[in-house]
Amino acid sequence: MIEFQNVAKTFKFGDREVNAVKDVSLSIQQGEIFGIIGFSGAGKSTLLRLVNLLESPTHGTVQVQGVDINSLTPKEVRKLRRRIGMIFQNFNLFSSRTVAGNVAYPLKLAGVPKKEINERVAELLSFVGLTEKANDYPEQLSGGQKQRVGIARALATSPDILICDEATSALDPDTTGEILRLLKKVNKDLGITILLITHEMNVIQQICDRVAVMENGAVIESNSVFDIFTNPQHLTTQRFIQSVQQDRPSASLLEEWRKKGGKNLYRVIFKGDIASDPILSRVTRKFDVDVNIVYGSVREIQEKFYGNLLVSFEGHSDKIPSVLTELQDIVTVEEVKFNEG
Ligand SMILES: Nc1ncnc2c1ncn2[C@@H]1O[C@H](COP(=O)(O)OP(=O)(O)OP(=O)(O)O)[C@@H](O)[C@H]1O
Repeated sequence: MIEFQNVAKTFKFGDREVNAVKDVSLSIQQGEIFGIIGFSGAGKSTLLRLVNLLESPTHGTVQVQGVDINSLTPKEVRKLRRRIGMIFQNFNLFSSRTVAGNVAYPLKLAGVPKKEINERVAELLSFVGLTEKANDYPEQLSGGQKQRVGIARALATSPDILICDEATSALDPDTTGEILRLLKKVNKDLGITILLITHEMNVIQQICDRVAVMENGAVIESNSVFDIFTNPQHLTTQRFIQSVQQDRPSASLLEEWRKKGGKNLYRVIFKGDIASDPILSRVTRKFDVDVNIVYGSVREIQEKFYGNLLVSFEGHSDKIPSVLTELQDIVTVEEVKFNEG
């Protein structure tokens, strides 16, 4: 649906150059929610702006449904932009227009007859849950309501793609959750492909199917959200995951545990269906070994379980290797060194 092929974007000013996007190749499938995450300055906004032609690539191609968008005529560009809705961190609403007026705006631009506009606006406001606010002005709305207006306006021309530029970054956690649920509804009920950029891993975890991690203009890792969470390869990806996943104890807590004579500490990682099986108790009972859960979490990612537990085993020292061998056939088991946590 959206295909970046060896895309690079360099900004030149005077004798300075900034390589904002470097050799990015990504393929976003129809109907998915694809997230791009990275720290400030990673190149996310620039990559997004290449999709609706607010920027053009220095190298490479960007295709939307098989068409190289940089080969389009101005008329075709206008048509393409109607197929790509966009929402923003600061909402970008017209303060002088009512809620209904904001949502009607792209339809007016497209020359849609007034009666049709009114029907469509009513339908969109109902979809985003703002029917009662039709005649209010943006300044009368909360941040979450403003973003709902932004979403209704972006959907006005029935786009195939919705681009979200840090759409929840200005919102509190509860309102972020509401907006993310609405975006999920846009994707599921209307079949709209969503491409979003964020610096918040909880956004990726809550709604994305796949994710690309950007750093210094390049994509350093890209995978399904479940695989990224359960098997991150790059240090930056691991940092993002740790920002939402408190499954590692502090070094001081581990040290405390060691001082009290704690030993035989292992990290046990469960994925998918396995997380609901009583594997630990089954295997330890078989070898008459006790298991002590020291720390950990079990969470849901993309409707699958992912458990990450720190455990110690207590029992006859001859039996513990058998427990580990049997567990390793089913789940991932790693010995924990005391300085890593
Ligand atoms: N129009 C421009 N002219 C010059 N440099 C630019 C321009 N737009 C972006 N850059 C530079 O390109 C790099 C990537 O910026 P970009 O905004 O794409 O990153 P980002 O990941 O979206 O960061 P943020 O989350 O802070 O917006 C930065 O070094 C930025 O200063």
